[in-house]
Amino acid sequence: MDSVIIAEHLVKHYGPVQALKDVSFRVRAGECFGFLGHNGAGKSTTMRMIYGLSEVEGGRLEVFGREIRLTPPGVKAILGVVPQEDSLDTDLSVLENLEVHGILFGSSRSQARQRGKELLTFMGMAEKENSPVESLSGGLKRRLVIARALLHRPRMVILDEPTTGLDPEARRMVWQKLRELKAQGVTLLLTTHYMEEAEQLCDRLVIMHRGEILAAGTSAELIASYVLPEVIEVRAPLASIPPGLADRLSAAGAVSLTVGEGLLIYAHDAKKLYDHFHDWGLPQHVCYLRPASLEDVFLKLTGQGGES
Ligand SMILES: Nc1ncnc2c1ncn2[C@@H]1O[C@H](COP(=O)(O)OP(=O)(O)OP(=O)(O)O)[C@@H](O)[C@H]1O
Repeated sequence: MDSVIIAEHLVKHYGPVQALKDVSFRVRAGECFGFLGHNGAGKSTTMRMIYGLSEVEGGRLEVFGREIRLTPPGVKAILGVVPQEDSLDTDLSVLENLEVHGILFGSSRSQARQRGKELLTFMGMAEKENSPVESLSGGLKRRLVIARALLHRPRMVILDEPTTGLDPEARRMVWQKLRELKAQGVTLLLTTHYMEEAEQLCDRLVIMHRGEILAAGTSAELIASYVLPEVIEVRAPLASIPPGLADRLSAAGAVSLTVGEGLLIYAHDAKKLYDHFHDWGLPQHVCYLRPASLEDVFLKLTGQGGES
């Protein structure tokens, strides 16, 4: 399959801070490709390089067949960008925001108005066209910014944390629209620190941490490669866990991680281990056997839980 982005050994410093250390990945046409990582992982820096706000300091970056150091205008025209900050014009109405942006991209006022109306309908907010931007909820503002990024019919849309700060319902609405866009053949590139968002939307993803890519693949591939299929979650204060448990777990070849108010236990035969818990003094009602998730992979690789 065609790669629309080829990144090889990207490096970036901000003064003494190394924001990217040898970052390589490829994005295929028509897929949703995700960058999952905590704050400061280097996700936005990578996005900004792709859309031309940050110069490629070291390595090689090819976007739609053009090798670039600073994204040229020809490439920018086929990218739609949804930045982290909404940057909407609060003096204008919803439709006027789209009109002004469309005109900046070279459309006439009537073309921009018509395309703006089409996109408001697509985003499920046609009835808001005359509303002042300030009156919109966070979720509607996000949908307007996505509509704005689509005005010039880009082949790829880059979304930097598209649902951060939205409530679960607004987040699901944005996800639905992103799925519809992908179904239309638009390539999506997104950054997120929400595990569920990455699992729900991304065909393939990379886990970034402190400027490095720690793992890449589909969610299922990452789970199969990095963690065992089943996990035991113990939801109980550490003080209430029987003192001999750690030794018993390690004798059984299990690995346990302390997470908040509890433990995560990874073992080859988790079910068998779980059946022993009662005899070992751990009440079964605080123990849950569940399939491994992307969160477990993230935790194992970064040593820190993400948000779900
Ligand atoms: N303009 C800048 N000047 C100085 N340091 C920067 C700048 N932009 C990013 N950094 C640093 O580079 C590193 C990577 O930041 P980046 O914003 O790419 O991470 P991120 O994964 O997108 O995080 P976030 O989720 O907070 O946006 C961080 O240590 C950050 O503090």
